[in-house]
Amino acid sequence: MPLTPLSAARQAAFDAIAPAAPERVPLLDAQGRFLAAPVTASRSLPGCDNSAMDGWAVRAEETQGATRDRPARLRVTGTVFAGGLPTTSLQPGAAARVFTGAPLPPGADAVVRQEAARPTQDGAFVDVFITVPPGNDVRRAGEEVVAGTPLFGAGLRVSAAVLGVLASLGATDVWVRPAPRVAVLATGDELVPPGAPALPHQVYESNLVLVAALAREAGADIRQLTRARDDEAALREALTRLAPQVDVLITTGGASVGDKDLVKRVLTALGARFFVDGVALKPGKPVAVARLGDAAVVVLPGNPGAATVAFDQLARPLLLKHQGVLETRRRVRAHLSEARHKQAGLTYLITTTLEARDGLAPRAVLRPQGAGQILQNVHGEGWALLPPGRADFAEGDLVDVELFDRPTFTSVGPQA
Ligand SMILES: Nc1nc2c(c(=O)[nH]1)N[C@H]1C(S)=C(S)[C@@H](COP(=O)(O)OP(=O)(O)OC[C@H]3O[C@@H](n4cnc5c(N)ncnc54)[C@H](O)[C@@H]3O)O[C@H]1N2
Ligand code: MOO
Repeated sequence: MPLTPLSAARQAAFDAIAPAAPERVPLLDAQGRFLAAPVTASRSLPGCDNSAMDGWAVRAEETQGATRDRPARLRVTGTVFAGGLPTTSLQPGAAARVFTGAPLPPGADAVVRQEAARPTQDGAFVDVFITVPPGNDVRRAGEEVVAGTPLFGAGLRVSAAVLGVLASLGATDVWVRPAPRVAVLATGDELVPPGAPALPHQVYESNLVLVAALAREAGADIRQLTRARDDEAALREALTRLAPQVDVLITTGGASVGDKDLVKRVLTALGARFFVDGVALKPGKPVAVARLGDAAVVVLPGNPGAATVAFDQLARPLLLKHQGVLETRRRVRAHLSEARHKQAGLTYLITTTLEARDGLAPRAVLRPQGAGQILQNVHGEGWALLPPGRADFAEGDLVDVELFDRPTFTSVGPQA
């Protein structure tokens, strides 16, 4: 099968799964998930004019000219606490004791903080020491949100900030898409489980943790982490057992052309339908996307660096599609920190950090990178994209850098 160009492979992976049906869940269970329906403000915030300070509700004009030496003396006619209701409106010449969050009595249009006033000893009057303008220390009804305003679109990732707003509107639950159920299967005879002793020629199995963590960053609910030997019967058993339990099954290793690279062969024998098999991408070339029964299957190469890139470019969009969103990463143009030679037919993704420069495009500082290496990703800020159709890049050449942080998500599929 010829290698699929990266953009076509991404589209094919995206098409290999449909958004899951929305579900309504309690607010805290929605954290990190994606809204499956738009949210409109069901009430105004604040719901009524209220005091921003502990102090005195007044008519602003009656404080005109007030100073510490020449205070404005007002008659005290009531107290309002947060959550209480004023029993009377404020008459001319009067002030009401108010606390932070208390509704303003009708007739009052400003608040004087208690530090700027002093009640008389009998409490019948209060002396105001400052001149305040109308609206002083008042939070206006609807100043943050007016009831009926569209607030959030479908596809927004539910953060702590989003949850706070939903709770402040009185919501207890919200429409989101379920987290995809994911199993990860690491294959390879040479792998030693972490915790056991390993000789220098042996390799600790690290892809289960790596891929499970990457999948969780993409919203997955990890159900199974399993290892299997490079053996047809063992692979057949693991694949047929895991696939029916999950929405997405991710394998690592055994994806290439070696004598023991059996994963694709076994999947084919089990009747899997392939959407992608081999991508013009480095690292990550052997990656494949298939369906086995109702599960999407992503076959990642065993090299951890290659698995990271292949996951990022194909498994991540697929997991996000299940959650009803398409991710768009920000891109910047940057000057390469060093020359690179590459295979002309492939897209190279190189972990990079960015150095800002006054008045110039930033410098993309390329990290040393091999398909088996992953240390470079710890501080990586994005991928320098070296596009196909070209083999040589010089120091200083301008390339696109796909940034990891602050992506945007747009809703795909029917909403709740
Ligand atoms: N003749 C060719 N050889 C290879 C080709 C090719 O086109 N022709 N492709 C190469 C590419 S590209 C990659 S990437 C690797 C990936 O191959 P596999 O997916 O079959 O991976 P393995 O052979 O099983 O392992 C590769 C490497 O990664 C280590 N590994 C595997 N699993 C884990 C794990 N769970 N934790 C940590 N490390 C793991 C493994 O020990 C090997 O060192 O194939 C090239 N070969
Ligand atoms: O392209 Mo492989 O995935 O790098 O070594």
